[in-house]
Amino acid sequence: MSSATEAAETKTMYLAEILAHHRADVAERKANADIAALQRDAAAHTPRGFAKALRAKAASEGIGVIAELKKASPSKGLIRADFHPAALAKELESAGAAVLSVLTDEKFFQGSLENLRLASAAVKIPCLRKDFMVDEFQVLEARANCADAILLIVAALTDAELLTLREAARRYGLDTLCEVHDAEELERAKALGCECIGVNSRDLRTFEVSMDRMCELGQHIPANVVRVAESGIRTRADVDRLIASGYEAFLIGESLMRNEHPGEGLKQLLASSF
Ligand SMILES: O=C(O)c1ccccc1NCC(=O)[C@H](O)[C@H](O)COP(=O)(O)O
Repeated sequence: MSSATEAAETKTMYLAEILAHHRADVAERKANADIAALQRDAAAHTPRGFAKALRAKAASEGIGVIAELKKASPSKGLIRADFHPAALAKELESAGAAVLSVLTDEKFFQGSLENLRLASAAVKIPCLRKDFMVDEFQVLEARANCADAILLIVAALTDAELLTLREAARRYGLDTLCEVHDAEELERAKALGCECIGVNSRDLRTFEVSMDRMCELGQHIPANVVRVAESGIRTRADVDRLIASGYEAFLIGESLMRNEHPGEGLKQLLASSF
């Protein structure tokens, strides 16, 4: 076997490895959880309409940015050492983010539910719990830690699991961002009735990023959902190309987090190139 093939196969194992970890981790947290306390915390947070805020910003300003608080990733390792969730959240809100995405995966992204709570409490704009959702229990956790929306990754879930999680999100008053990577996954997402559909240019099985693929798929997302382009977006030229392909919202993590002043980076992206 060539070393290139070996490298590809190693990366292909990542999504399966991440999911196996989450299934075991969630089962353990759930077995030890104080459900009544989580339900009390969940009741104390009033969800802030993630899709509505994103759509409104896109309608009024042409683009809606989901600014992601991302300390590290499996593909890039440590991205930002100087990572203070509340300060970053405030800076990105002031710079014009429509909503925030906060990674809560601890093992692979160095995120946490505490980061979500801190970021959400610091801002008025809605926050997405960005994680590998595999169990309804995580939806309760999300709301209890002040999330306004959750991510559902089609590649990670069966149709029955997707439906169960989407129903749980509705019960808890949370919006859903349904993430796809190819035409078949997009058809499955359309059937689900989520408020937002995101095309991830990053193949979670191989980590390859393809802007061309994202542009092609964008034209097939119905306009009655918020159309989100995800991953690998760095410049205003990237954003303009994606707008021409039908997108109105943009999930941006690494390029903002690598900027010493993420708010300045976001302002530059939001400034029209015309
Ligand atoms: O970012 C990764 O390496 C990664 C690996 C495996 C699964 C998911 C991964 N990323 C999650 C995301 O979807 C991105 O954080 C998000 O779209 C922002 O992307 P970017 O602007 O490229 O940081």
